[in-house]
Amino acid sequence: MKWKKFTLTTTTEAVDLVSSMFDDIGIEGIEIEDNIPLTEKETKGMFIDILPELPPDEGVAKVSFYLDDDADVEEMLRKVNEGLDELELFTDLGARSIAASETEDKDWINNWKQYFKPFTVDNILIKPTWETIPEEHKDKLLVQIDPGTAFGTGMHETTQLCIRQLEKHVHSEAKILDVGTGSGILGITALKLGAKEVWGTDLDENAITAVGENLEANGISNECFHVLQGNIIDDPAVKDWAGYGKYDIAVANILADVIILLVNEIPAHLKKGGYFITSGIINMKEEAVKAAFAANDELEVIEITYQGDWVSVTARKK
Ligand SMILES: C[S@@+](CC[C@H](N)C(=O)[O-])C[C@H]1O[C@@H](n2cnc3c(N)ncnc32)[C@H](O)[C@@H]1O
Repeated sequence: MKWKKFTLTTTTEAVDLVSSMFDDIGIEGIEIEDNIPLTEKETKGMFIDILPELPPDEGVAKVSFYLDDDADVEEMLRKVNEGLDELELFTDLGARSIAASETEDKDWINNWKQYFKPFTVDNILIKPTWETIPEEHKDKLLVQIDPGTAFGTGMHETTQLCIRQLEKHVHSEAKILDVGTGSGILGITALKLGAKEVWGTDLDENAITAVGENLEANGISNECFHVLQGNIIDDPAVKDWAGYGKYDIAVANILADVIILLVNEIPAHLKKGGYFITSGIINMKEEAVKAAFAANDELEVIEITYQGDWVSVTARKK
């Protein structure tokens, strides 16, 4: 499908106002190019899988929007200019120029792909499905991933913390419960490490599609990786689907507040001696998560590991 792309060059300070004006006049799906790095406060506790390196900020920002072939371009540009006239009364819009171009595809959904390159975690090579295997990593255990719009390239510290724990505890025959599976990266890595079966859940419907595609990319049968959209914490159907007392390992890389709730849910699904590998815990929540484990009689914390600002807690069912 052909799209007309319109790019407004303006100032960094005007971006929020311009974006909300675009929204008011019915423009959906804008794209912002602004070289302001997120502050530590803004990113603290947020899962951001890929943060690109940015050139220096010069106070200039671009806001783009797309119109399809059926759109009344003249009318929309009239509304945009009217909106900009109003905004100009109380903010500096800078150059305020609008450049038009034509594109086959509005590809903002895929722009992040340029920052996702093959990398290794110990002896595992994690590679975007569209890249080739680097010569120097031909001997590594290969995991191919396209997260699509789900979470999980493997680049995030928390995913890597979980992968390192999986390396320690996965054995052949292991059954794995992957809560918050996202792209399926942890379950797929476990299967590549020799696990027998994975059962994955996620609230995000995009995860279900992503897992299917990633299984195919890795040549893994979907009989080894079962996946369901839903919440194991409060949905009895999801609990029953996952089954009880059958897992050697449960892994969950989700925000600390969710891990705290999972601490009371997961033991029912683990075998005696089974491991619960967690991450997604920002360091300021470490104590709260440890307290939740300590209050649970069935689990015993056996290891805590760190990467950057993130924490991973591994426990064993007594
Ligand atoms: C940080 S991502 C982890 C994805 C992948 N496992 C990884 O390690 O890269 C967390 C995922 O958990 C999902 N999620 C959040 N709360 C959940 C819950 N209660 N049950 C299942 N999934 C949940 C989110 O939709 C998201 O896909």
